[in-house]
Amino acid sequence: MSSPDNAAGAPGRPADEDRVRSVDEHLADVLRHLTPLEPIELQLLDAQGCVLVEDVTVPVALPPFDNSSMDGYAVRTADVAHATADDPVVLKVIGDVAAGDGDLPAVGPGEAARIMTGAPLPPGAQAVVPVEWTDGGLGAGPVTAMRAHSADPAGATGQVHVYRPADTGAHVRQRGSDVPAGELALAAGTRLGPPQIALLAAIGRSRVLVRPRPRVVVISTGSELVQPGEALGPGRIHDANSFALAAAAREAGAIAYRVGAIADDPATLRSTVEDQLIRADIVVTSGGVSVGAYDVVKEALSSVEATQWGDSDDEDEEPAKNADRAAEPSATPDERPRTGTMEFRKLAMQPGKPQGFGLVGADRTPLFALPGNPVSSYVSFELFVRPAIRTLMGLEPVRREAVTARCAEPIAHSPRGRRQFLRGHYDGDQVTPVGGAGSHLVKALAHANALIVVPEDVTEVAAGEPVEVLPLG
Ligand SMILES: Nc1nc2c(c(=O)[nH]1)N[C@H]1C(S)=C(S)[C@@H](COP(=O)(O)OP(=O)(O)OC[C@H]3O[C@@H](n4cnc5c(N)ncnc54)[C@H](O)[C@@H]3O)O[C@H]1N2
Ligand code: MOO
Repeated sequence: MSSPDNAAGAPGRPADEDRVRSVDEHLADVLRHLTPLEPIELQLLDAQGCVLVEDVTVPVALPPFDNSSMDGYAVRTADVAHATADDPVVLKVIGDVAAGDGDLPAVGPGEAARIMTGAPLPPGAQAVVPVEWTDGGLGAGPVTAMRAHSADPAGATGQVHVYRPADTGAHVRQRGSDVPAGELALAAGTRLGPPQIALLAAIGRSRVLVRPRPRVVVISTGSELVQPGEALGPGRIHDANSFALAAAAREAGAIAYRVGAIADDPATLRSTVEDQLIRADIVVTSGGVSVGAYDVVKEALSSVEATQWGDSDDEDEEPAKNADRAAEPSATPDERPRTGTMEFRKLAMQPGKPQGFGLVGADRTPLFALPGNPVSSYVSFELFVRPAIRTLMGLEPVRREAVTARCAEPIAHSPRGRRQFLRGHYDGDQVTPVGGAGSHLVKALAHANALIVVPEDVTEVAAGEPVEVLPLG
C-alpha cells in the first residue's frame, strides 16, 4: 500500500520502510518536527490546564482594603481592653457594615459597628470582636451567632456587651496581606489549575495569554466498525478506538473532535482528513496501517500532500507547522522535513509495531496513523501522541515519568528485540501484570492503571524482579 515514493527498495529510499526503528528514535523524530502552539488570549476558564506565557503582576493589593475575618463588632481596642466575662464593656452600636458596603460609619470612643466577614473595617475601629465574645446586643449573655438583619433590624442599633479584649488588628485582614500591588502573581510557564485561576480572578484578570489546547481530530478506520449503541451485524465490531483516543486526547489536555469510523475506502478517508484539517492541530487515525489488502490509511494518506519527516536531506523544504512560532527553530536545515508523503514505519515495540506519521496539508498538521488493535492504538497514543500534545501546549515533561517497581508475578515471555508494554496494576509498591500480551485485550487494559516496560533485550522477568512502570492517568 506504500506510495511509489517511499516503497521499500525505491530509488533514494532503499528499503527504508523495512528498517525497524526504536521507540526512542521514533519519538525523537516526531518531536523534532513539533513546536509549541502560538499563544492566544483566552477567557480564564478556557485557559484551564494551559501554560501561561506572560508574567502576571498584581494591579491592586489583595485584599484591596482592611477587612474583617469574623462576624462581630468593629471596636477601638482601648474601649475593650478591660472587658471580662464578669465585667463586660458596654458599647453603643452605631450601625451595620456588611460585605460590599462602601459608605462606612466612623467608630468613635465607646462605640462599635456591627461588622460582617469580608466587610471593610470602618474608620476609627482597630479590631474586630467576634460575635461569640459578646451578647449580640440581646442583653442575655454570650451568643453563638447574630440574628438575621431581616428578623431583627434593631440589631444594628442599641448596645452590645463585650466579654473579652481584642488587640489591634485582631480578626482584621490587612490590605495587601495576601499579595501587595505590583508583586508577581504568576510567572510565565505556570500551568493554570483551579488555584491559579482563583488568583487570576481575585486580582481582576478576565483573560490571560496562554498556549492553547491543541485541537485533536480522531478518526477510526475499518469497514467492520459500528458505533456503540448500534446493533452488530455479522463480522462487525463496535468502534472502541475513536472513543479511547478522543478520551486520551482530552485527558492529555487537548480539545478532542471524534469523527468516528470511516469505512475502508481511501477516497473517503482522504477527503475526510482534508475536510478535518481546518480544525486540527493534530490528526490521529487508527487502523489500516499494516500489510493487509485493505489497509486504507496507508493507501489513502500516501497521496495526501504531506511532509516527509524522517531521514530527509533536502534543504529546500518549508518549516514544520508552527515552527515560525518557536523562539528557536527545533531542527537544523539538514534535519528539516521536505514535502512528500506520509511515512509508515515498523517499530521495535509490542504492541504498536506499525506506525505512520507525517505533516499533512498546507499547515503541515501532524498526523499520527496508529495501528488498529485497540491496545496498540492506546499504547501508541501514550508513547507518541501524548508527548506531541504536551509539546504543542508547552508542557514539561512531555513523557510520562517512569517508576521502578517489583513485578508481583513472573512474565514468562517477552519478544527479543522489541520493547514490550504490558498492562499492569501498580499499587505504589509493586506491579501485577493484567491480562496477556494480546493487543485485542480491551478489558485487561480497562482494569490496568500502568504499563510495564520490558526492555528489548529482556525475554522473561522473574517474580519479585524490578521492572520499569509507567503509571497512567
Ligand atoms: N501479516 C501481518 N499482519 C499483521 C502484522 C504484520 O506485521 N504482518 N502486524 C499486526 C499488528 S502488530 C498490528 S498492530 C495490526 C495493525 O493493523 P492495522 O493498523 O492495519 O489495523 P486493522 O487491521 O484495521 O485492525 C486491527 C484489529 O483491530 C481492530 N480494530 C480496528 N479499529 C478498531 C476500532 N476503532 N475499535 C475496535 N477495534 C478496532 C480490527 O477489527 C482488527 O481486529 O496488524 C497486524 N497484522
Ligand atoms: O504491534 Mo501490534 O500493535 O502488536 O498488535
